[in-house]
Order: sequence, then structure tokens, then C-alpha cells
Amino acid sequence: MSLKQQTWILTGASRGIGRAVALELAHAGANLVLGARNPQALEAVAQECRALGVQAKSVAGDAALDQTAQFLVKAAKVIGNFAGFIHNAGVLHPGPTLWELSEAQFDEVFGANVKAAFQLARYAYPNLIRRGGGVAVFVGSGAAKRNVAGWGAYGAAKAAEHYLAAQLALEEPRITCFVYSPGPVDTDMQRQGREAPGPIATMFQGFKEQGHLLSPEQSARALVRLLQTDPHRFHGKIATYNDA
Ligand SMILES: NC(=O)C1=CN([C@@H]2O[C@H](COP(=O)(O)OP(=O)(O)OC[C@H]3O[C@@H](n4cnc5c(N)ncnc54)[C@H](O)[C@@H]3O)[C@@H](O)[C@H]2O)C=CC1
Ligand SMILES: O=C(O)c1cccc(O)c1O
Repeated sequence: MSLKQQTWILTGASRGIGRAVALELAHAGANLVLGARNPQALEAVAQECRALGVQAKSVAGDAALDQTAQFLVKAAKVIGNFAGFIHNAGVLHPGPTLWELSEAQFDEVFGANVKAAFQLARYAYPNLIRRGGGVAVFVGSGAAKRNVAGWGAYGAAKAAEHYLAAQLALEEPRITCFVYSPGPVDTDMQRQGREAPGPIATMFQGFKEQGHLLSPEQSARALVRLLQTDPHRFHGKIATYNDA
């Protein structure tokens, strides 16, 4: 499927995998509504996208909030031809054991990875359904299925995010919905892992030293290729970097 002239919402677009996906979508001719917390960094990415000849609007805000999702969807409707969303925003907070994590950190992890997924679905689904369909992608993680000391809230949140994606796929067959597991990607999130307190830092340092990390561009290209080549085959499933 050609993404040209389609409008896509993408969260977590200010850096890392999200920034790379934004640029890759822009290269494919898609118009964009970009979300993230940092307005300056986000607008800089929107500008890079516009330089590639597409429309790109930045909507800064906490994706866990009702209002942010509402603004993102409104902006997509204004551009027109709203085709789908990619919920990529996420927070890890690596290091502390689950019982050491502060309540604020726990809320931040569940807010970005889980609540934000719900908020986007709440506002985007009715619009996409009215248009006859669309695509919903949730950037998930192997962490959903693997306990590692020092990322407890994150793994639980990713498991919940995967569940929500499967739930949406079950409840609304008209909207193609799947999880994209991006592989280990060299971003700020990985750097936070290497700098984390406790033994988890050793694992993250190993990824980097052993050359296991993909570039954000590699992972982004894979996702956009999946969107261009029959994404419905992943409905209700987990697509990985290797599937492209
Ligand atoms: N980097 C990796 O190795 C892996 C990353 N992932 C997932 O990929 C996604 C992107 O990760 P990275 O690019 O590595 O992370 P990153 O930390 O470099 O970027 C995260 C992005 O999410 C945004 N964000 C975080 N919380 C937000 C909130 N509450 N509201 C709005 N925006 C928010 C940030 O502003 C930023 O744009 C995340 O969902 C992450 O869990 C999954 C597996 C591996
Ligand atoms: O699997 C991983 O190693 C990993 C690392 C950082 C973030 C993630 O989501 C991961 O799945």
C-alpha cells in the first residue's frame, strides 16, 4: 500500500526510533502529526519532515493525557485522509528493582506505554471506523515476555500494551492492529540502560560492545516497509524487525 498523501499520527517522534520513523514516513510521502513531550525537539523533527515535501504538524504534550490524544486526532482530521497511528512513545526507567521504583516513575512508565495507547485508541478509532478502516501500530518489546532485574515496571507495561493491541484487533477487525517489536536500537533509551544503577547496566553495555544494536533508521525502515506491504497479515500479532 502506498502511504502517499495519507496522514499518520506518530507519538514519541522527537528522537530515537520515533524521529527515524517520522523521516521514513515523510520519505514515503505521508503527512504527519507528530507527538512527544519536548516541543522544541519535536518541532525540529516536524521541520525536517516538511523539508521532504510533506505536511507535518507537531503536537507536544504528555501522551497519557486525554487532551493530547484529542489534539493529535484533531490535527490529523484537519490535514485529512487520516490513515492510522503509530504509538511509539515509551519510558523505561531502568535500574531500580520494582519495590525501589518511585510511584512517580511507575506512573510515568505506565502512562507513556499503556495509558497513552488507550487514549489514542479512544480518539482515533471512532474516526478511523467512520472512514471505513485504518491501521494502528503499537511499538512493543521483547520485554513484555521476559523478566529482567531492573526493568519490572517497563516489562509489565509492555505486556499490557501488547495485550491492548491484541484486544483492539479482536474487537475491531476493520482496523488493522499489530505490535511492532523494533529490536535493540541505539537510542537514548539504550543509553539510559547503560548508565542505569545496578546489574542491568552490564546487559545494556554488552548490547553496545557486542554490536547488537540496530540504528534507528534500520528499525524505522523495517516498520515502514511492513506498512507498505500488506500490514493486515500482522493483525492481532507481533511483527518484528526481522519480518521486514
Ligand atoms: N531502543 C530499544 O532498544 C527499544 C525500544 N523499544 C520501544 O521503542 C519505542 C521508542 O523507544 P526509543 O526511541 O528507544 O526511546 P527514546 O527514549 O529515545 O524516545 C522516546 C520518545 O518517547 C517520548 N515520550 C516518552 N514519554 C512520553 C509521554 N508521556 N508523552 C509523550 N511522549 C513521550 C519521548 O519524548 C521520546 O520522543 C518505545 O516504546 C520503546 O519502549 C522497544 C524495544 C527496544
Ligand atoms: O530486549 C531488550 O534487550 C530491550 C532493551 C531495551 C528496551 C527494550 O524494550 C528491550 O526489549
